[in-house]
Amino acid sequence: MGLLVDGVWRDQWYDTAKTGGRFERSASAFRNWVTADGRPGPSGEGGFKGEAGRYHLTVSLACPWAHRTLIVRALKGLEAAISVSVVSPYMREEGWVFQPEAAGGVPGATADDLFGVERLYELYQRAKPDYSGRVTVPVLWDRERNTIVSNESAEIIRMLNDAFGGSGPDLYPDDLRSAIDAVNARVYDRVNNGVYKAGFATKQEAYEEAFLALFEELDALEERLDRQRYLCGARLTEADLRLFTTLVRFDAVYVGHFKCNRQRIADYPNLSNYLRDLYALPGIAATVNLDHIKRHYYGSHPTINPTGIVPLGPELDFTAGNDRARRFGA
Ligand SMILES: N[C@@H](CCC(=O)N[C@@H](CS)C(=O)NCC(=O)O)C(=O)O
Repeated sequence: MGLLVDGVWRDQWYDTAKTGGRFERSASAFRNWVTADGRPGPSGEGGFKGEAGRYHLTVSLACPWAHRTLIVRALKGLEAAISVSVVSPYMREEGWVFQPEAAGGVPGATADDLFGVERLYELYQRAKPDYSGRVTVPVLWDRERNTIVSNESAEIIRMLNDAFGGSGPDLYPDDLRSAIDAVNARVYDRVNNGVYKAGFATKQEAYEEAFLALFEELDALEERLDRQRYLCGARLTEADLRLFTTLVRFDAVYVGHFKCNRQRIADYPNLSNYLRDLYALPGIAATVNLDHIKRHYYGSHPTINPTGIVPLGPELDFTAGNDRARRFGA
């Protein structure tokens, strides 16, 4: 784990000393937008038109942020339009690296399809030789301009929803935008990032603060999902997919590795049924790789799990059926 400083890789763990033991996620650096006609989006520059075959996603199957982009790509039927490379689940001294199965890597990991580089930071160096900052997944790359369009998953999923003429549901419809934004803000801070704040805390107080907010929010979500099928009503939206990627990892890694152990998702009737409902959406199950997920967390954070031992359990069956359509209608 590390970062680039003026284009040079430095192996360095998160520094929580300056923030009272609290983990603070840095803002993503590449913020251009692919749009249907190539006009600029809400930030960055224009010139990135949505075209099949032009863009490439680099993801980790372990990463909940990258996972969002794979899900939206699948739901919008964009598999043929946007290619994908998958990094090794282990993120260690060199950060994310490419190690396909044929080269001794974990099944499901691929080579870099763009240039055959071995480390993700090499893509960042190609995009910006003097880049300083974290080297994160997902990365949306433009083959035409040879650069990173965006490394912010919340924005990449909006691009995939809007700019490529994909099929499938509109995941950010006009009439639900304020409801979606409100849910996203709470879920991001207290759940998606909340588990990281609990897990990466280096002071008891910081951990407890994150833990309490996380379970307060999960309790509220449990109640909300007692009244409606999806977070913003009867329609599936991006808010659901953003929550899904944390829920699907929760019992396998966040309960143990990140000490989010007041209860499991399996102990919440509505959240667990909802999780299985989303898992059953066409194309979603294929984006979930618990092997990469467990290897990544347990095998990449030596300050939390110095032995790197990956637990064998728990047994999870996301295909066990759910009551959501029966209760709320299809
Ligand atoms: N805000 C970013 C966050 C992405 C992110 O932090 N990804 C993690 C993997 S789960 C990563 O690559 N971390 C490497 C690092 O922080 O050095 C997004 O949503 O795209």
